Amino acid sequence: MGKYARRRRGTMFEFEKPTVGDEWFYFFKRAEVILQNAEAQKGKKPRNRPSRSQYLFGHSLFHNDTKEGLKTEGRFDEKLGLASTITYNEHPPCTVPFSTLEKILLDDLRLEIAHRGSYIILRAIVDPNKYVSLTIIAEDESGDVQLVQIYNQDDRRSQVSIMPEGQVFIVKEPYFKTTSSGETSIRVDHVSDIIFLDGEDDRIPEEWRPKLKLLARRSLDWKNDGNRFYKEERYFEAAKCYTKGLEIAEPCSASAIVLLLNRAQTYLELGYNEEALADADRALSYEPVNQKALYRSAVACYEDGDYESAKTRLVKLLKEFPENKSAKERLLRTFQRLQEQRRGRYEFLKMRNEVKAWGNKRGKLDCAEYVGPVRVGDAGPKGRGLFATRDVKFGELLLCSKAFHVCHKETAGAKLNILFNLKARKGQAGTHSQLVQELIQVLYHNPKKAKKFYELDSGDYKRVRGGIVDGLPVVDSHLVMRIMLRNCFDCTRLSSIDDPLENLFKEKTEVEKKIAEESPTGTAGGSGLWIMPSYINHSCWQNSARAFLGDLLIVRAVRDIPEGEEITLNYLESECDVQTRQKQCFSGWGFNCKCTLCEIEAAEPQELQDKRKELLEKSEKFHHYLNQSKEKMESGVAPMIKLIKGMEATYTQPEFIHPRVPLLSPTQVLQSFLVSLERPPEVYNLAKHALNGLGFKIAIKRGRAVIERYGYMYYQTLIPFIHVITAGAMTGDIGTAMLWKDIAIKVYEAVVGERESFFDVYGRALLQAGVPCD
Ligand SMILES: C[S@@+](CC[C@H](N)C(=O)[O-])C[C@H]1O[C@@H](n2cnc3c(N)ncnc32)[C@H](O)[C@@H]1O
Repeated sequence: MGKYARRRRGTMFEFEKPTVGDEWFYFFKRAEVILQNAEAQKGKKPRNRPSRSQYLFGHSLFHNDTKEGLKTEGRFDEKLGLASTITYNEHPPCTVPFSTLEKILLDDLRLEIAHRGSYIILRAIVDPNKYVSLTIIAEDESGDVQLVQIYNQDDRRSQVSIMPEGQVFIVKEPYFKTTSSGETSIRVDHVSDIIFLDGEDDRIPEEWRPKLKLLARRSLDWKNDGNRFYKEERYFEAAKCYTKGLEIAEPCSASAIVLLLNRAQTYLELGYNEEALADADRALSYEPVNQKALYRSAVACYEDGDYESAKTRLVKLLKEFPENKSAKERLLRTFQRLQEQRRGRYEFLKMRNEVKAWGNKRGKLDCAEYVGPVRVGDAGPKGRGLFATRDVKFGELLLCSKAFHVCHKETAGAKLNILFNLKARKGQAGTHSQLVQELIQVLYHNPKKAKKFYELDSGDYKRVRGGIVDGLPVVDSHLVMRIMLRNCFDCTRLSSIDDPLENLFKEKTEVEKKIAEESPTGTAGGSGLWIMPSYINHSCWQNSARAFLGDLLIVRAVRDIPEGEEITLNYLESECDVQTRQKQCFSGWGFNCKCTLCEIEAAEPQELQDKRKELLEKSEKFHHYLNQSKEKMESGVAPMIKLIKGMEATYTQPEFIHPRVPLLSPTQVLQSFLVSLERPPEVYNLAKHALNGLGFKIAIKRGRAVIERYGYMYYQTLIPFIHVITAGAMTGDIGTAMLWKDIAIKVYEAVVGERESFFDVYGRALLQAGVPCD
């Protein structure tokens, strides 16, 4: 695979130079050439449009045998394995009502433009194919046919239920384009640009209307159908039936109330909490003390994190219906959530076990969000940032944020994909395109919640005025993508796995092997979006650390932070040199980092930086060689020490001004060799030395180990602490080991987010070394 820059806050890669056999490079290159050539066709009619039978033949080939692996955007490619989504030109959604648009036909379409002021009405002539987009062949009223690619629909729905053969639909301001495989298509990116018409809609052309009139249906029939779908867990269909019933039910009638209540429950199942609340509240406006309506409205508030409103509604409900068990139980949970929200106290171990029990299912922790001593404020040229509202101590909880939305790669059905922006020539490997697709649905169905999302940074993207048009929220998919790219976090379900030392030597799973082979970065990660943490700006020498626990993102201080100081996180791989970091900051987020570490390193003489880099590369190669046998390891210790000393000599400033971050990896390698060779005194000294090198000053005072000066702290910093403890115990100095254990737990809590799992994670290693674990 070619040379790709990788970052910590996103499995991002850049499209640079290829190496031999770099299939992805040539795949993107081909698409780039096609799309660049297509731009020359802008405003023109396509030269050859395939005939109806050619379209149908192509569609059926793809339909019947996906393994043929057509190389087109969003389709499965057998050779490359992971599917790809390619973005090229960004066209904003339609923001005007349907009534102001004029009808056009397929023959009126011109390439590479969105047809502003127009709409097209089409009918599907096949069932859809689905990879990244839902793909169909559709005809217009004159009988012309065209490929249509529909993106960002709710993936929980079956494709055929969205667009069965015969479905009539309108595309507002259709965007007609050349695909990256050279065909032409109407590409519908924005969910608000498509209107699905049902049989009775008078916008359906006369000749497409059903010949037989359906028997008149009563609202009761729709309710019964809805209930049947609900039982079968076909919630989309159920909601549609209840909606139909409501259209004909007498307002305020008993049947309207039942339909509203049933639809509210269905929306709760789908996670459309705002719509559920609206329905339950409408039922309450008809019948103010309806038990089910009160309960469902409380659940909708609870699920949306509005625990105060949930409490008010549940209290009201219990006043009227004191025996309602579910309401009592929900009220107790609501009190717990309110405590979490106010105090930031969580049962972390229980939550961690819950996450482990999710297996490969999707999960969501039942807990509240905590915003600690921080506020969003003006960070000058960085835009907005997060600031401490009071003095904060090392390890203190700053945020415990619930995901706005997250796609874990551990979940069955997670879509690991390559999301590639050909204009920017960079991409992400992981669940990012799934995240965008699901975010779009969340925003579409929860417009109030969406406000917080839209306040996030979207770089230089030109936003259009959205709002509600034709009764539905306008969702600009490109804006969602931009916000996602700027603000998302690469994530796992747990920041620390049990027994990491044991797991270190575990074979890769089949999926991991496949990803390593098929992704341009060799990895593909989960990704998610958290609102408050998105306001934290970058610093290569951060003062906070973030950790993941299920759908929570926990941020703690990794040193004492005075009131008013900006909270920072490191978006990058910590060990990179200043040039690499600068390049990654700029290409990923469009800024030049001016943190103290960058300033110090940028001012260093180039020959010192080059020397350090050269020695570092040497030590990496040497490591692989030494790993081959115990003998090689033994003979390699002295040269490895020499290499590390050589790197140390390239630093001119004291450690607390210029921490030796890149030295931590080779030092840890050396430590692990010394552990294997059973030379604990050297491990002990080396680990302490590594901590000094990161700028830490640790003293034993009045029988306690105290951090007198905080050094550079991130997840890897934990390892030397563990080595000091285990090596100390192995040399018989249990007392010192115990003192360091206390401090290691604090460090663990700061970087992993909680302390409760420390013994699950390091217990075995500590016990083996003879450290008592209580
Ligand atoms: C995740 S957002 C952080 C919040 C953002 N500052 C805001 O106003 O919403 C990332 C964006 O913040 C800005 N940013 C973050 N760290 C920065 C830094 N160290 N220097 C300059 N800009 C920074 C960049 O514009 C970057 O694309």
